[in-house]
Amino acid sequence: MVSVPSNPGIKAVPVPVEADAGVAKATASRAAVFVPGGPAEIDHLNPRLRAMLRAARYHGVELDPNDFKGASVTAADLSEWAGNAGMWSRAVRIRWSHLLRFHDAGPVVLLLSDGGAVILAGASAERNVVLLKSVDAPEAEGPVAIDELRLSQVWTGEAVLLRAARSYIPADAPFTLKWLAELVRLEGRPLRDIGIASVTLSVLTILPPLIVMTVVNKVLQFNSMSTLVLLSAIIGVVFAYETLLGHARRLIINVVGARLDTKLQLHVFGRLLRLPLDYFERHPAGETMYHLAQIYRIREFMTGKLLSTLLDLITLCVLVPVMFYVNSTLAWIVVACAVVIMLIILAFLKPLRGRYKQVVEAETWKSAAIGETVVGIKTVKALGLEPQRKALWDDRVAEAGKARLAFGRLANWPQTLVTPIERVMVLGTMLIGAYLAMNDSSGYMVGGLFAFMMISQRVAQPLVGLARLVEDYEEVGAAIGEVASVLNRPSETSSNAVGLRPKLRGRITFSDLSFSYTGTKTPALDRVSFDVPAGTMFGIVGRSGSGKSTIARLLQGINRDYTGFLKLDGVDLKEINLRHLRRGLGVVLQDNFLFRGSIRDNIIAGRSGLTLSDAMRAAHLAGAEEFIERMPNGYDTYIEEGSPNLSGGQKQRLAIARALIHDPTILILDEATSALDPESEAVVNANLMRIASGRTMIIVSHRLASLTECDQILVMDQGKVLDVAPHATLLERCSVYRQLWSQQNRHLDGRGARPTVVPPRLI
Ligand SMILES: Nc1ncnc2c1ncn2[C@@H]1O[C@H](COP(=O)(O)OP(=O)(O)OP(=O)(O)O)[C@@H](O)[C@H]1O
Repeated sequence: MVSVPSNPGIKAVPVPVEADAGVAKATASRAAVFVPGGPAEIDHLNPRLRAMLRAARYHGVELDPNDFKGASVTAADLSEWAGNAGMWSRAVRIRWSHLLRFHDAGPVVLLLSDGGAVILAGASAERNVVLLKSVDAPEAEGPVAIDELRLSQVWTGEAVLLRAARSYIPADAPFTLKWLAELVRLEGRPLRDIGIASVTLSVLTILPPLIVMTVVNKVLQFNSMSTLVLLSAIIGVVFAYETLLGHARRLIINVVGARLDTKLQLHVFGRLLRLPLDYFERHPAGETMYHLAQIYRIREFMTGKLLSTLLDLITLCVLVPVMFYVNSTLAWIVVACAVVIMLIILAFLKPLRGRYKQVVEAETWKSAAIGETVVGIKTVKALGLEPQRKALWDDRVAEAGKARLAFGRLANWPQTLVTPIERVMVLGTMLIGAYLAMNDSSGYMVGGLFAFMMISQRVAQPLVGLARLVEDYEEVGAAIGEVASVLNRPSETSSNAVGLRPKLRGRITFSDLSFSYTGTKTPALDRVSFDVPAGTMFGIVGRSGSGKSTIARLLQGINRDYTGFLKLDGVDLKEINLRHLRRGLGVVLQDNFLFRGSIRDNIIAGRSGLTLSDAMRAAHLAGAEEFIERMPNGYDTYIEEGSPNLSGGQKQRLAIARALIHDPTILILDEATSALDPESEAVVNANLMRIASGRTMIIVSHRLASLTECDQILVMDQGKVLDVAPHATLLERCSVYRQLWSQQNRHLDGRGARPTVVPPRLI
């Protein structure tokens, strides 16, 4: 499509950051660059970023301005940005004469000396003009022809070339054998080298048998010393060459194997992360991990068996005709044996496939059992459930053992039947050859027999390997199926790649929203409507199962298949880019997972551009700094997975700091303080007003005391809205709320809580 990169004379040049001081000034603050954009917001972006966005869009790639990492907006930074999004891109410094060659090359971004940019949409060498489009021009507007003199007054000479990468593998394409074949095809050049080496090696392998044939037939029969010396020299050279070529071939196979492996692993993990939360809630971690671990079978097959058998096929193509040339009778015997082996293997394929399916099923259950036990080990220990878990494990191991045994028994049969035929292939042809030689009057048959023996050994292995490939493919087919059962589910990506990126201010509107979880009949939310003004504190209460957490889930875009409307600042949430949405949110749950690493790393959580002082600010806001500073290594204190060295309250405060560090517009606390001891809860509650300043807070809690400061409190019951009002009003007019309040504050008799005669209901 685009011939830009092959344009001769264009040299990629490193563009120093300092070289772009003017641009740096124009975009002195990164904040100015980082205005996330819906159509309106995009207009506020730096013009160079805007030019890149338009050029990338031409190639079908949507760049995310938030992913731009450059300190200033240089050509190198822009190129890196596009490169990170999977595009091919180069920062180049080019001359006018080269610009004229971009007549049909797709858009090129030219950097202007005032810090702006313009898009080169084409060129006309005859008229000596380039066709430029302003980044602000509407899509429909045509480009403007500019000559060299006018361009030189504004252009820095730098350009960013970009196109969709040739080796780009669609991230959302189904994980199938075809997809894998495409992955292998992208390694075209090393594969071609391996092919050439293999053909050469195969040709070389013909020489030793032919030389042996000559030695026996000519040298031994006629005592020709000079022929022997010549043949020895040829053999010496051939061996040396063969050794070197073999070394190179193995090296290239290794490199291709490692590259394929890396690509597979990166792709699989990327897809796993894009799966919706729903998937993880419905499938045990052990099952997912077992399925994904099967990727090693696919990798081994692709870089081992498949590759080497294909290469052997090349050898076969060269050696089989030679074998027929040396002795056609014996050659037919070898081919017939290979066909019988293939037939035996094919006959067993179907029953083996069935047994293998049972193995996979049993192994999946086994994995799920161990995964569940490890994840729930605290509960197992606390309730003394070890014997039960062990019994379950015993069952699963026995099932898997039984399935494997049945599979092994059946797989033993083709093996047993094939082995004697393999022997016939080598030894049988030798015996028949010897018989033929004895009856051969010319005397040339002896040398031919030696040669045939050498060749047939090289042919037998690949022939059997080829037959076995069908069998191996069955296993790999099953492995692909297992990996695909995880990866080929609808991912969140489609909503990630597209969508609006409005600047979030924090107004939330639910209107007539109903939602049911898959497989359930009663709606979790039933025609829910409420409005949360930006920058306010909004509490949600209700009995267990009334739909409080579902509201929080919908806000995070975890489930999007609801009816009615959920709007953020007037924009339908379904229209908003998912990654952008989640960047604007901070979420703290009742039980938060802290990763292995230092406290600082946990608070920053790998977000780029954040430093220790940001972590300290967030920790201060979350009321975590006092205990962090008391720790022996402060912010460098190491936390193990699951954070056993922290108390529940400390963990929770760290989780709040982690949610606060990127200064989210909306902070959701979903029962975040419910499991805390009163002292920790008091610390967090005391900070709540500070935390809330400048953002919308959604606090889901069953402890009403922590919601009294809220501007509005939503009372939910069986998925329906009962009431929305401030605490005092609800006490007056909402009986359910009053009940909950008095139930929780019975002990404060005389301090605002009136004991009630209505029996308390659990929340
Ligand atoms: N992942 C899910 N799959 C199916 N049903 C679910 C799922 N999560 C929640 N539900 C159901 O949806 C309804 C609302 O659940 P939700 O978790 O929103 O209630 P809640 O008010 O937050 O309860 P709690 O206070 O106990 O956390 C419940 O009936 C629950 O059984």
